Amino acid sequence: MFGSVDRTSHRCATRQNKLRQEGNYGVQKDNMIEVRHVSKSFGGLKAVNDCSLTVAKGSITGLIGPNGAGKSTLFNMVAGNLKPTEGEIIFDGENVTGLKPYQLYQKGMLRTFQIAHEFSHMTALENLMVAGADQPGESLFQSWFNPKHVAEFDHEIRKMAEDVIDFLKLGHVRNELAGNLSGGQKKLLELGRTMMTDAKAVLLDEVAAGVNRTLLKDLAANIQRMNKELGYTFFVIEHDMDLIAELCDPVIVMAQGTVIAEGPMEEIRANPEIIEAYFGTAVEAVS
Ligand SMILES: Nc1ncnc2c1ncn2[C@@H]1O[C@H](COP(=O)(O)OP(=O)(O)OP(=O)(O)O)[C@@H](O)[C@H]1O
Repeated sequence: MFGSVDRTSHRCATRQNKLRQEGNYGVQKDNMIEVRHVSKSFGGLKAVNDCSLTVAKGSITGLIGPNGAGKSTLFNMVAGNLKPTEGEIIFDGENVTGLKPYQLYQKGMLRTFQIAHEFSHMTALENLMVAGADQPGESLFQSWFNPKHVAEFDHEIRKMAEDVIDFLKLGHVRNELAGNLSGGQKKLLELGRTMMTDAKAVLLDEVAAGVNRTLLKDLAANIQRMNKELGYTFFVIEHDMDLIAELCDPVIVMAQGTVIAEGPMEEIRANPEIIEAYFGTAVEAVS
């Protein structure tokens, strides 16, 4: 009956070990996400057209492209917000085409949003604790029948939230109401919420939007640390090219609903065809 608490304890311990673990998982050969010949039509318009791409395990993969290229539509299909008209989406070796966001969440795929979704009337620490308690399969209702288990649960979740706060260097705003945090701090908190769950892959949707340059550096550094030290895979849709250049390898370029290039950002920036896809005319490549 109280297996939920045991699972929580185990999960907390696993995450805490991960948080303390040193070392770099690096990019592995196998794929976390595979998009296979995916298309999406809205009436007569094919927003995504026979698109295939992969996100390697342990990578921070960027997705860029001109306005209307189909990036958001593709992202929404990977995240389960839209169902593909054709094609398949594979997550960690499993066909997840058409699954809903909460089903993908249960499998370890999380999405952060352009606009942070914090509980403004709760403190930063409490926001993290709620994310940790809100686990699929965890039954707080069951654990309420046993005060000892409630105390254990609360203790473990609080410890984990404290670790995440420390990892993100948000200790100075630990007890601040989340509604009072700056845009960048809210984004950091949102990253922290993903760390309170057993995420394998995090989809970052325009994480730089509304964040000042100083906090953007912190945000980028934390994404890199989550990737290198904790082994998270990131799939990033972003308009800030400097952030993409700093974080992502490889970078995938979409235009007119499909992938037109993939590689390190230096190569992408120097490719005249890509510049043409962005600006509509052939211009000299920049180094
Ligand atoms: N729900 C929808 N209904 C109809 N058309 C849509 C819908 N969503 C997207 N589109 C169209 O699909 C095409 C691709 O849009 P999408 O938003 O995926 O591009 P994007 O690359 O994310 O662009 P941006 O960088 O401007 O956000 C566009 O022509 C857009 O108008």
